[in-house]
Amino acid sequence: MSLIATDHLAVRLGGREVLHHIDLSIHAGEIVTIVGPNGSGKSTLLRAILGVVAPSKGRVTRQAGLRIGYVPQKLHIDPSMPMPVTRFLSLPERQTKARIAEVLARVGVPGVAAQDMTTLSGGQFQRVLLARALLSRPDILILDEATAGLDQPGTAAFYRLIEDVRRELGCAVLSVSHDLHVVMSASDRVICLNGHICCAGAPHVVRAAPEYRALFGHGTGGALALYQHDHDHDHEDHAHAG
Ligand SMILES: Nc1ncnc2c1ncn2[C@@H]1O[C@H](COP(=O)(O)OP(=O)(O)OP(=O)(O)O)[C@@H](O)[C@H]1O
Repeated sequence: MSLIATDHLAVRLGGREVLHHIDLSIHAGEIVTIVGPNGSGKSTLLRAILGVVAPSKGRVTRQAGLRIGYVPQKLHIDPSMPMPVTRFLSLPERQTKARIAEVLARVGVPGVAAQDMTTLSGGQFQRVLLARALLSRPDILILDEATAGLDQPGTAAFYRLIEDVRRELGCAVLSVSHDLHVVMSASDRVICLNGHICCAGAPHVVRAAPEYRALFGHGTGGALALYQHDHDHDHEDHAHAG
């Protein structure tokens, strides 16, 4: 039984069909990552799965009582309004101090409870968003480019944390990522999207698929080469690969 499934899902936005024929299912405990070029419909697919946009065709099925923890790419906090981390984590549902302390410690930022949201670093901010998503003890974590804006070590550390959390909670993880290197090492399954599902499967299968290569293998400054050797240095090229 899958946690979430889409059946012939299509979505129209602004008079255009931005997603069509999407059949996918996410099972308990697996890490699935959606990759695709800019404008390929990744965020729209997550929003359809979350129920924020309605399908124009097909449907999305969620397991009854499914608890979803959502980590957005960005969240605008009005800088003129005081918003301590503790209060942020108590919205919309009030949380005890102990529970807040526990979850902040879990995501590696135990000292920020009293700090204002607007004073957090990019990495701390994303960890607080993750903490909020974890408060509901989710069956599935859904992350939309949650590491955008983080540097390479920050991104790697964030995904290590996601893997630890997955192991502890046993939750599934569905994410959109532009960091192909991380995707390839950390996912059980990769879905390559371009309005429709071009190819999907285990990372090494997708990596070798002609559809994936057509999207990422040429003219992307050698993004593919990133996976074909071990390296301990950063590549600037991967930033253009999504
Ligand atoms: N509210 C909207 N109205 C009209 N068109 C939209 C709307 N939201 C998104 N689109 C269009 O739908 C397509 C898919 O957008 P989406 O944001 O899902 O892509 P994406 O793969 O997440 O892109 P990126 O990698 O740049 O974040 C794009 O062509 C976008 O312009």
